[in-house]
Amino acid sequence: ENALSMAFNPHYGSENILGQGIDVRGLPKVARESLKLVKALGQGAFGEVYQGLYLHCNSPEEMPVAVKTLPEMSTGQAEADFLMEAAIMAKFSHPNIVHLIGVCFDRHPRFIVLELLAGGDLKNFLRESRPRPERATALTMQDLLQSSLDVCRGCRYLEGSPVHTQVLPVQELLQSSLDVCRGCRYLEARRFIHRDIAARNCLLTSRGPGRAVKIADFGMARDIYRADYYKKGGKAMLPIKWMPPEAYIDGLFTCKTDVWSFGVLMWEVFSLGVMPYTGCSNREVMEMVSGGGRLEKPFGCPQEVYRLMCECWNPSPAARPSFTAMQERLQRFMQDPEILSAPIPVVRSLLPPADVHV
Ligand SMILES: C[C@@H](Oc1cc(-c2cccc(S(C)(=O)=O)c2)cnc1N)c1cc(F)ccc1N1NC=CN1
Repeated sequence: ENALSMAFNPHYGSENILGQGIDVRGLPKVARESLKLVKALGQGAFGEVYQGLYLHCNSPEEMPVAVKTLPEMSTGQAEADFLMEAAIMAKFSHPNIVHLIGVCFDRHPRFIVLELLAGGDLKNFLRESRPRPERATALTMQDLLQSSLDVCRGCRYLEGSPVHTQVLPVQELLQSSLDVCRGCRYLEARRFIHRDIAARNCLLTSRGPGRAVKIADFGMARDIYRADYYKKGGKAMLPIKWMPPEAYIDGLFTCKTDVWSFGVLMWEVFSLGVMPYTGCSNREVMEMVSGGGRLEKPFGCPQEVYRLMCECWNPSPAARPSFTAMQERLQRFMQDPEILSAPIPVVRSLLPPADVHV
């Protein structure tokens, strides 16, 4: 990123400064007339999300895409949020992070065009893949480990990617090479914190065996940058069940915040999409977790896998494993016959959600 193009933004909190004055000109453009909206996929944070087709100028066939729309009557704030989310996604390039194809901001309604991940979101996939009495689950322990590994790889990339630089005002940087060296001292590459790693924010390329999982929603990181999640109603809007105590008590967010959330995502995966702390309110979860309470081992989850989740929930952030370390352990689990052969149990209380028509 051309550091000079990013003005320092003396924004509250330091982890997610992307530098104000995000240069929209830098975002890839999609010609509106080459987009066709096919069907609604559901309600996003702003407006409807559609499945669509994008006829790219230099390719014969149409590309399936997901299109996030911003309603015409949106406030300037919503517009800025929408833009910021696109700017965040545009910075990343990784097989386990959703790809931003481009934006249509020439007029209303505004569009963000993303690659279409035809398997839908991870939470629904897990719930709909639960074993039925007449059909053992199509999922194997390897599938659950692979899904966890995919998200872990995406998180490791985010953890390692410097997404913001603090820059000195231009005149200082241009003053002299010496000053530039001094300025460089301020070019501090920090790490990107997602803040909302959860199965609902991950999508699958397909439902079949070759599926891959990608992190596909950056709404929380965007809100923190815009600092409007406070305005949006504090704790009520926060994913408390995925957050460590130091985050919801002290507002302390580091990469180890995402490690805690990743542990909860693994719990979601190995419990096949159960809501964590079922039946508990956010307030009860905060009290229980701060007091040392933790999610129990999902039925049928191998002990070693549960141990890894628990390490993510260490009360001391520094003691939690890094995504690099977790990737290596998950890869080893995938080579362990003992773990791979563990069956995915049919848990009667876990039968597919009633709304899934057989
Ligand atoms: C913005 C939206 O992005 C997408 C949704 C689906 C997608 C979502 C659901 C179902 C299908 S499908 C199986 O009908 O193709 C595809 C596929 N690809 C996307 N890039 C999204 C990203 C997430 F990280 C989580 C949920 C959603 N949404 N938004 C509205 C519904 N889900």
